[in-house]
Amino acid sequence: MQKMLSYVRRAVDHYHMIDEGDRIAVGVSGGKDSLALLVALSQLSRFYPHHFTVVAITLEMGYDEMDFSPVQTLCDKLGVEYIRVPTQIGPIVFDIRHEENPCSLCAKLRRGALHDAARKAGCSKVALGHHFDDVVETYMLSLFYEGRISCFSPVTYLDRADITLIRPLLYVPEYYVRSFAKRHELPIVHNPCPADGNTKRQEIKDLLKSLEKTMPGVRERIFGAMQRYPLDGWEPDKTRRDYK
Ligand SMILES: Nc1ncnc2c1ncn2[C@@H]1O[C@H](COP(=O)(O)OP(=O)(O)OP(=O)(O)O)[C@@H](O)[C@H]1O
Repeated sequence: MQKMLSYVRRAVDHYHMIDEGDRIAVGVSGGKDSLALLVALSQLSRFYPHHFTVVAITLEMGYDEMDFSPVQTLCDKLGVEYIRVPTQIGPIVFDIRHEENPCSLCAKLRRGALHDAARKAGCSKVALGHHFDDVVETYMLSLFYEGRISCFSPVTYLDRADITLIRPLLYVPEYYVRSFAKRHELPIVHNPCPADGNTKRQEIKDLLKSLEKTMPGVRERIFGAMQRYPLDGWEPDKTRRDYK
């Protein structure tokens, strides 16, 4: 737990993610990343100098087989309020709209619904479970497939929704999230989504894995370049003691 908290605390400090009195909605999909984020933020709230509250929000996607009751049990254990919002996003995307690009419509609908639910719950911030590997892969995806140097930011203020998105796991490598989820027996909810997943992302994942064999540390250097360049929103607060 200490290592996870130190990764998260560094990211939170470097990018000023949390202010005194914040009420933060953690978007919990039931996957390993957002469950790990939920546990880490709720633990951090016990000793972080700025007082903040965590609320967990799950958008139920309209699949009956997804059982979130073990997540409710986890929230009870953590002392975190848990809000489940029933939606029909899954059936809308696959059965009604027959989308050519279902993942992009699904992500858009989820974003809108999550921001609405957070506002309704009195939260002005939404925490998402993007980790270190998501960052590097997203950066490479836009470079290789769109010819752009870009990535989502650690902190994004959305003025139309009046919500600030934060990504406290951005220093946590995926292998560590996986082992954390296993060690803490996080109640991962199987997602029956029929989409094949993002094949381009998988290609980039495979490419980075093979580059890592001949160029150890390549992911860290790519991530470091985003901070040193810096990409819009990626310059960390270098006055923090633990900045390296
Ligand atoms: N159904 C949902 N309800 C609430 N939050 C969600 C939902 N789906 C996604 N999110 C939030 O958006 C983030 C990014 O979504 P994405 O689908 O890329 O997740 P992921 O990388 O598979 O992560 P996870 O392992 O948490 O599912 C998630 O980490 C989570 O914080």
